[in-house]
Amino acid sequence: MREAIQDSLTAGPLTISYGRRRILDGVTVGPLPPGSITALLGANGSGKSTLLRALAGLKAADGAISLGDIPLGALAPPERARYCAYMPQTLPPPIRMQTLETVLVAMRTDNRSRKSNHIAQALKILSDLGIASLAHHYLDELSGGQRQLAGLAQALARSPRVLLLDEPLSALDLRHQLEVMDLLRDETASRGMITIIVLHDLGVALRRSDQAILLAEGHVVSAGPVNQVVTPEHLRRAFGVEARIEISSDGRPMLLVDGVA
Ligand SMILES: Nc1ncnc2c1ncn2[C@@H]1O[C@H](COP(=O)(O)OP(=O)(O)OP(=O)(O)O)[C@@H](O)[C@H]1O
Repeated sequence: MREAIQDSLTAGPLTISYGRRRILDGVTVGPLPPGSITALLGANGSGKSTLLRALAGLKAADGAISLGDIPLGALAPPERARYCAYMPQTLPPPIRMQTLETVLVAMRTDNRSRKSNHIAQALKILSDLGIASLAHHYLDELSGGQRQLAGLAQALARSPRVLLLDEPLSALDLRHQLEVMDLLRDETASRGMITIIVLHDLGVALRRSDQAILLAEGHVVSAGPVNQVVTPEHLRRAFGVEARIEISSDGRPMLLVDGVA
């Protein structure tokens, strides 16, 4: 446990602006321990993507960002990319490159094993995501959801310690959403990753993440274990909706939204 805390991700207080406009003000993150999934929640424009990009080193932030005793915020982008993999909200561009090739390119950043091992590992990731049959298809021939899965494969292929995903389920059908969340749970636990996912589906967040950070207007409304963050009072403040948490017949929490507050 001591090791887990030492290797945790912590950030803040962070202040992040676009030009003169302050987007996030005094936001703190963590400590988020290895092996945990954190849902980053909030209404449109609340600052989720901005915070995720800052953690990835793609947006300047005032304030410290550390992984254990590694000062991530002070690392140059190529070095930081060894620790953090980031998948943006936009789908991977439909380039004329085979899916397997794009995963191999993603792997090369820090993988020292032999090329045949690379290929086996890349195929395993594609297979885990249910898209092994697309290995030799070109990205510009894939559907939107298939491209999103390919993007996820590229992020996992980097073997990051911190996995930052911006709405990774947005183009996926119901079954793929569940499969991807289950896979992320397994991979996060087995690799000891720190996974942060921007999610709009609060029900998925409630059932599949360990912790949550709820943002509103550039501030943290609540952060901690997901069942203490996703509460009627917090949802009223952050989203302006009336909601209830009920326990479903399988004994797990279920979110019901009754309407606008
Ligand atoms: N490149 C930019 N330049 C200026 N302002 C920006 C830029 N990107 C985002 N913003 C502003 O920052 C605020 C937060 O945006 P952000 O994309 O972080 O929100 P979000 O919570 O991810 O929203 P959504 O759920 O709609 O994706 C918004 O008011 C947005 O207009």
